[in-house]
Amino acid sequence: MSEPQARPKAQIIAGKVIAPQTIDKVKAARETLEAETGVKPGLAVVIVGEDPASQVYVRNKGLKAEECGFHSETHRLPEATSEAELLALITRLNADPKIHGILAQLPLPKHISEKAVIAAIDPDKDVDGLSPINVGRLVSGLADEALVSCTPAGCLVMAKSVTPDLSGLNAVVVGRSNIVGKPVAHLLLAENCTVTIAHSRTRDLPSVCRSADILVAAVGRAKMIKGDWVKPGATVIDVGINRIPAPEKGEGKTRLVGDVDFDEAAEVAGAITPVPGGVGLMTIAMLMANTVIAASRKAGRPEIGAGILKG
Ligand SMILES: NC(=O)C1=CN([C@@H]2O[C@H](COP(=O)(O)OP(=O)(O)OC[C@H]3O[C@@H](n4cnc5c(N)ncnc54)[C@H](OP(=O)(O)O)[C@@H]3O)[C@@H](O)[C@H]2O)C=CC1
Ligand SMILES: Nc1nc(=O)c2c([nH]1)NC[C@@H]1CN(c3ccc(C(=O)N[C@@H](CCC(=O)O)C(=O)O)cc3)C=[N+]21
Ligand SMILES: [Mg+2]
Repeated sequence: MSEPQARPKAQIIAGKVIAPQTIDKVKAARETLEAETGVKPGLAVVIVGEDPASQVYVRNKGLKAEECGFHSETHRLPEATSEAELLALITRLNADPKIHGILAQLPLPKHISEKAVIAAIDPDKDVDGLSPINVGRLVSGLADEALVSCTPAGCLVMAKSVTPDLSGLNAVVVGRSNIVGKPVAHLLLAENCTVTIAHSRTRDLPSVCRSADILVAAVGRAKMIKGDWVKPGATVIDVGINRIPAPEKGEGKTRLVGDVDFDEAAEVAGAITPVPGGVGLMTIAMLMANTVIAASRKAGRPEIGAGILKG
């Protein structure tokens, strides 16, 4: 017999369990929308270049869209694509009535301005929630019109699965990117958390993290957040996706880890998301949700999509 595994104290917030619940609601909303309006949600994912991680994510998004019964298009463009060519594709997709959601996979090649591409996407098709209009809607509380960035929205679903009422809790977000850190901080603020945004210039990050009832890590540094940075009983949401060498799996092999030292943090936290199997799975589910939401609004039946995010 093998040694009994020490079981972590924290509850594991499993993307494998929560994401399918969202996907089931997406499928039901898609059926209602199609039955009542004849509209089939359509998602277009655009990828430029050959980055292998991006290729995997984009393939997964396309497969999930098909599983949800959407019209799904993946536009794979060569690395040498010019900004003007990419903008022309976005303009076509903006005008295409089959398409309700457009996602330009980031990062884009250096010679293309991400800001220009994101700003070119019709805000009502911007299922990534990154366009200036959607960021403005998020910040000013226009939830009924906004499309909210998928990873942050997924983080909130995961945190609320443990603590449905986040009101008054101290939330610390480590990272201030436009795609994760800033929008997740705004979502937490909208839930009445007291929010701190930490970043590379933050002094004494461990003690800032220790003040958090809800700790969101979106840094991009493998296992940076240690067990003794975590307040006992806190909810830890680990957004990081970092590939590190895994010689134990064989020469040249790698594995995924988060920004949190999971083994340490799981001894202290009340609840924690794993990597893989955590926020990443929720991100894809929220992308599908945003696509039905966008299609429902376009069809004049916003309540069909809105139901996905309510209980
Ligand atoms: N699971 C999912 O669905 C997704 C996962 N990710 C993953 O999440 C992670 C973050 O992504 P993203 O937000 O795009 O990353 P960015 O690189 O855009 O931002 C990283 C942030 O972390 C901060 N930071 C860097 N080093 C430190 C440090 N030593 N101490 C404190 N803060 C630091 C930076 O601060 P400063 O601003 O001062 O430079 C910056 O604000 C990555 O691992 C990425 O792969 C991203 C998107 C989706
Ligand atoms: N415009 C844009 N929107 C994004 O939302 C976006 C992006 N660009 N660029 C890259 C990041 C990263 N991202 C992930 C999505 C899913 C997983 C995911 O499914 N992860 C699984 C499996 C990971 C694996 O095995 O490789 C897991 O964590 O279990 C991870 C990361 C979305 N991003
Ligand atoms: Mg980035």
